[in-house]
Amino acid sequence: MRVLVVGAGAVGGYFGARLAAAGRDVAFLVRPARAATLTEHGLRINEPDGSGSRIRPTLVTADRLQPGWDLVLLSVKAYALDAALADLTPAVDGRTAILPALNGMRHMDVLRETFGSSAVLGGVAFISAHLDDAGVIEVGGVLPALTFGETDGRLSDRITGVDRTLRDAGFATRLSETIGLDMWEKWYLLAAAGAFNTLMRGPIGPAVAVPGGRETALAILAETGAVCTAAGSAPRSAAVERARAMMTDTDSPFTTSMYKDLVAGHPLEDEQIIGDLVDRAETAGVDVPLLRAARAALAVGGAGAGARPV
Ligand SMILES: NC(=O)C1=CN([C@@H]2O[C@H](COP(=O)(O)OP(=O)(O)OC[C@H]3O[C@@H](n4cnc5c(N)ncnc54)[C@H](OP(=O)(O)O)[C@@H]3O)[C@@H](O)[C@H]2O)C=CC1
Ligand SMILES: CC(C)(CO)C(=O)C(=O)O
Repeated sequence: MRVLVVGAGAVGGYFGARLAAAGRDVAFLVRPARAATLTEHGLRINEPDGSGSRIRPTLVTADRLQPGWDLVLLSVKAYALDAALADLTPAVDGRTAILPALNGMRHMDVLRETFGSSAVLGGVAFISAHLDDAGVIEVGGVLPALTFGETDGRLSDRITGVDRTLRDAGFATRLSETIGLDMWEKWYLLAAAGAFNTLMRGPIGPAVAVPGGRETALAILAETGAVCTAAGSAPRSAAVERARAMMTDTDSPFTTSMYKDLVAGHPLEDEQIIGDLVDRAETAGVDVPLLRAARAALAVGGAGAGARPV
């Protein structure tokens, strides 16, 4: 299976490098600046235990992109999606399946409109990673994993082929028959954690420990859960229990990638991760005052204003 990773950043770079190192046929669609860094230094990953790895990736730029890909792992930020899809379009033909790793749900509509429903798989990436100033992927303490599936849950030949290609490559994988709900469940937790980080200006643990902190965490989680439920994707009890445990862990150093971007002064995916959920809440008549406040704080606090480093 020929795999094209679109976006050799934290997520695409990590999973793509693992696949390439495991012998899969992988190329990365990159823009010129990233291409220059990767050509000079290779694709470098630093693991949480202090170990590191480097591969020499196969790179392609948009001007040289040809069709003939079986699987696209789409791993750009939401604000880069439209431009990335314009670059990608010439490479997509009837055999191409697109597996998105983006957070939230809005990109699914954009992908279906651009490539047609049948080209689009569902996907969830679990990893805590970012690019450092030198372009090295710094991986944090979340066990890297990809969950994927046909959006209608079928165990098609295509998705079992994707499963064979992705599994046993140095990260966990799960072929899901409920990928839509898996995506909503991740959004349920991620939006709550991101909103909580934002309103409390820091990681979960210290924020939960202050008076009113635990109640605030659970109230935000109740809001994200209510929006998911109104959308017909109520989180299952295991997801609710996991989310409640994570959002009330007084020892947790956890911050979401969106909050890390806020602190670093990077562009944000706030509208994809929080804003879209607030819009859906308003359409469904669900009151989400804490999510609305987080959305407003993110709009004011772009470029890291007011956020303290963690
Ligand atoms: N980081 C994390 O821990 C997690 C992130 N996610 C989600 O995964 C998605 C990707 O996040 P992440 O990997 O952190 O983001 P990064 O910013 O680290 O990586 C995105 C990469 O996309 C590249 N890119 C943007 N536009 C194009 C284009 N037109 N062609 C080729 N490459 C392009 C950027 O390269 P350049 O700008 O240099 O050209 C950049 O290297 C997000 O939606 C995020 O929410 C999901 C799980 C965990
Ligand atoms: C919650 C987490 C770390 C899971 O992968 C994530 O997706 C993010 O922070 O963007």
